[in-house]
Amino acid sequence: MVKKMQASKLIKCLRFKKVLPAEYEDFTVSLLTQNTKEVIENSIFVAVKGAQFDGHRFVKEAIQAGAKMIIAQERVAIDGVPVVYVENSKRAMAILSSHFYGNASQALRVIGVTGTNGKTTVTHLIEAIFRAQGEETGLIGTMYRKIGSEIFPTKNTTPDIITLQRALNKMVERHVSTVAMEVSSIALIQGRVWGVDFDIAVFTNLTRDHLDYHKTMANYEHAKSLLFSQLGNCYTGNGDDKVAVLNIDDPVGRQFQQDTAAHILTYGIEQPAMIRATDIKIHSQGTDFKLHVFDQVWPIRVKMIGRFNVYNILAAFAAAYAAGVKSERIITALSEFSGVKGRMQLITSTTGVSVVVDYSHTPDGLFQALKTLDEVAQKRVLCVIGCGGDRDHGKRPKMGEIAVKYSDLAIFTSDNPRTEDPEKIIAAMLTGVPGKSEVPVFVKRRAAINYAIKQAQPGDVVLIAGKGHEDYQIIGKEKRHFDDVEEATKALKLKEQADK
Ligand SMILES: CC(=O)N[C@H]1[C@@H](OP(=O)(O)OP(=O)(O)OC[C@H]2O[C@@H](n3ccc(=O)[nH]c3=O)[C@H](O)[C@@H]2O)O[C@H](CO)[C@@H](O)[C@@H]1O[C@H](C)C(=O)N[C@@H](C)C(=O)N[C@H](CCC(=O)O)C(=O)O
Ligand SMILES: Nc1ncnc2c1ncn2[C@@H]1O[C@H](COP(=O)(O)OP(=O)(O)OP(=O)(O)O)[C@@H](O)[C@H]1O
Ligand SMILES: N[C@H](CCC[C@H](N)C(=O)O)C(=O)O
Ligand SMILES: [Mg+2]
Repeated sequence: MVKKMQASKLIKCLRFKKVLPAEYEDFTVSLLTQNTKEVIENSIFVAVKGAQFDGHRFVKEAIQAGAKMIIAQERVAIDGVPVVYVENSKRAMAILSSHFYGNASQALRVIGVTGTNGKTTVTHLIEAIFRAQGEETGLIGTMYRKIGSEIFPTKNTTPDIITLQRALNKMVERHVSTVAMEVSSIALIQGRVWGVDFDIAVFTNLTRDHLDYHKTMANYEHAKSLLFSQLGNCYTGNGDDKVAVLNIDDPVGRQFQQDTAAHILTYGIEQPAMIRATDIKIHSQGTDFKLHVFDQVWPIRVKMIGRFNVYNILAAFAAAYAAGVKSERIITALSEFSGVKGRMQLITSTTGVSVVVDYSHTPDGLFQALKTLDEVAQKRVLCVIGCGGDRDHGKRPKMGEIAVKYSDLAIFTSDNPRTEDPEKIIAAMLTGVPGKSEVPVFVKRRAAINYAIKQAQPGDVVLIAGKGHEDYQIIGKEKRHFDDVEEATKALKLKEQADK
């Protein structure tokens, strides 16, 4: 619950500010928002400079809608409503919303997960472990926000500061004790998690993505490092100090050991990590391996396939271990976990052809998915792949190359073209492919899926990559219903009928 608070009392948390006019009529704050569309009577509107719009230009609109106070970092020409001038309105928003929503993160065990790939998977694994301990859990990530089993839609993987603080506040209200949260590099650099008191921070891996935004891998790595450098810097000695969980097979994970003052729990397969997997055996129904936790060893069988998923399991194990859950209990929960929607999701059929829908939309994700399927497929691996528009252009030739190199037949198509010309995106993918004229191309994703499934023979696996759980396709500015699982199921049914 949000406590009723007087505006004058709330803004006390901002240390360096100038309020103009200094004298104003106080009021009980009904809402704190950065979006004019949300403003109600007695709101405080925070003017934020965004990539597309400048909130300072919407101040008059906010006042008309009922805002009684404005927080701004630049001069705004208005009368009658006090303006609180600050150095940076996003930072002010983080400080204000943390106070307004009761510093909710301090009452929760917040586990943040960052890295290029595996965040959604690891957060779901962590959620499953804590639920199995009988705890009420919260989850914040790409697919949705969740409180217990209740699902809320989301726009971003890591929400904006106010949405996030509101969500954490609601979680406290609903008696959540542990929150598993994806923390994107873009959110870290934009300060969306300022004020969130993480208890455990997990690093999965760093490979190419989002260079449209970060421009260089060094900037991208720096953004990720913030989760670890911002992790608490004092030691209570009560067994609840902050912990950084790091994949030390990745050189970036090794680097992050220098960036944090927190306790460190390492995991990996190749390096002598504290939590380690050996003797990995991948089969069509799952993966077996030996789990080493310091000097103890357990054989473990999970239902998820792939060496990359062993990393995800190790990351989730380490996070729960850091929180004090007993190893045996974590292992039981992990063994029962059946996977995340749209991540290596298997669709079988009586034709002998299997389809796997996977959210691999980065070069490394695609490589991992194809390598895994190559190990379990009885015969060929076919791959339907496209690349997203208005996203990192440099991924395109690399993903084209990987698709052709590591599958028996790659079919190029569209992902979410957004405002770009889908044919140009495919042409960019083809520049990474030697002998590109041999690659079948279908601009329409449905046609590509149908073609792949028609071409497939018993024993073959068709990987439909890139869109995973998404139930839409964004073409131009329009979001149309499109679901890879639905499309594959229909195409498999047609194949079954044709076989009769
Ligand atoms: C490029 C980018 O990151 N944009 C994010 C950013 O928006 P922005 O800076 O463009 O904001 P803006 O639209 O210019 O608006 C500026 C201000 O004016 C206000 N405004 C605007 C219009 C109006 O009529 N009234 C009004 O008050 C807005 O509320 C805002 O406060 O801040 C918004 C609020 O935090 C985000 O929702 C938005 O994410 C957009 C939708 C997006 O697509 N972001 C992607 C790139 C992203 O963040 N991805 C990551 C990683 C995904 C992953 O790897 O899983 C993520 O965490 O989602
Ligand atoms: N540990 C991993 N290493 C490499 N690839 C992975 C790993 N885990 C998952 N993947 C691949 O990346 C895809 C996306 O996985 P997941 O959704 O868990 O990652 P994410 O980090 O949340 O991605 P996003 O940034 O898009 O939200 C999977 O479908 C799989 O192909
Ligand atoms: N979080 C990622 C998801 C990409 C998914 C893919 N289907 C695409 O649209 O490019 C992004 O927004 O860049
Ligand atoms: Mg995700």
